[in-house]
Amino acid sequence: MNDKLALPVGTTLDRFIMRKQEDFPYATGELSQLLRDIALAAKIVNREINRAGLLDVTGAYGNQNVQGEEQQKLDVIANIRFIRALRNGGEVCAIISEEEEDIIQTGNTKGKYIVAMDPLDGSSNIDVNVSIGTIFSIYRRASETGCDGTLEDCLQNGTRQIAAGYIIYGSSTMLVYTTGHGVNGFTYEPSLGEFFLSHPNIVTPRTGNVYSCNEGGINGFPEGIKNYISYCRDSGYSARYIGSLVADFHRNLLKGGIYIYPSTAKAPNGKLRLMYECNSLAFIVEQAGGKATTGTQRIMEIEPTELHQRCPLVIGSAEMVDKVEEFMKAEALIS
Ligand SMILES: O=P(O)(O)OC[C@H]1O[C@](O)(COP(=O)(O)O)[C@@H](O)[C@@H]1O
Ligand SMILES: [Mg+2]
Ligand SMILES: [Mg+2]
Repeated sequence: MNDKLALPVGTTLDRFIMRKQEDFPYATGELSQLLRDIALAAKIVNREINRAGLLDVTGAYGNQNVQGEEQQKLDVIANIRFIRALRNGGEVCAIISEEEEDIIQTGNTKGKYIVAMDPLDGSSNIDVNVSIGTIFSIYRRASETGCDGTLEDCLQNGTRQIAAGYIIYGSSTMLVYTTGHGVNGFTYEPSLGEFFLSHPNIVTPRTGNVYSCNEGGINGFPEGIKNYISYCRDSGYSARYIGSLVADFHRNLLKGGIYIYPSTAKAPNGKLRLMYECNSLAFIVEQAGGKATTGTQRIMEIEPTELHQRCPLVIGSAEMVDKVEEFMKAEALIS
């Protein structure tokens, strides 16, 4: 292994990013700066979340977002913090956010990057002190002429991500990201104000015995998914569902397992958003050796047509995702 990659635990995120930069001498450092901007916003949001019960930042904001979902105060705060950090950083020309209907123009027309983000994931868990997160994807600007915020610039499929990551605000706060060369995780040390490399080169187990799915909606699931869930039960697998995608995903990434949010009777295209939930985690899981599909199609190959498009998500250990696809194919043959 390249010596530079064998970094000791104790390496700060900044140092890690810098060393990676040294491996690409012709890179300009703009992506590195962008990752640092995200880490800065994460620290600020982490501080707000940690004091959530003490400050007036819990509860509903009194508004609905573009998805028709009730915004929580922390959804709004996280959205503002991340947008501000990305705008001030100067590397990003446009932002797609779950909390904003349209593309956000940062004013940095020369910025090379586009960020798609879910500023706060799992917001129904904020007020009950359960893990929540932030999810992001980074794309290179598509047009050569400078960003004018066109959909063409922003609607790129997941294979064109150049980096993706998430922050989990949990029993500790972690930032996990990939730039397409494996996955690394950093744990936040609040008294030092630094993220430290704690989970170098994350590889997800090939299989597992945990399935994460909101089974309350099972009557409206496709037959193939219903049959897979029966298979999980018959096999004695454990069911674990937090209701924060980031937290459910993170556990399965480290321990092995599968997360399923299929199409349902209520949500025929599934609930999760392609551009800033599914693609980001799909890139990470693939880089860690796992898989992400809709049950029939690789997530990262879906051509987006809308900023806030939804899709079914089956993600996790490769052998478990393969098994779901077998059940979906069997269903297709019958019907
Ligand atoms: O309550 P449900 O239908 O199981 O939905 C839970 C899912 O919805 C989400 O909360 C959607 O994310 P937001 O909180 O960002 O809207 C996921 O994090 C989670 O996995
Ligand atoms: Mg979300
Ligand atoms: Mg959200």
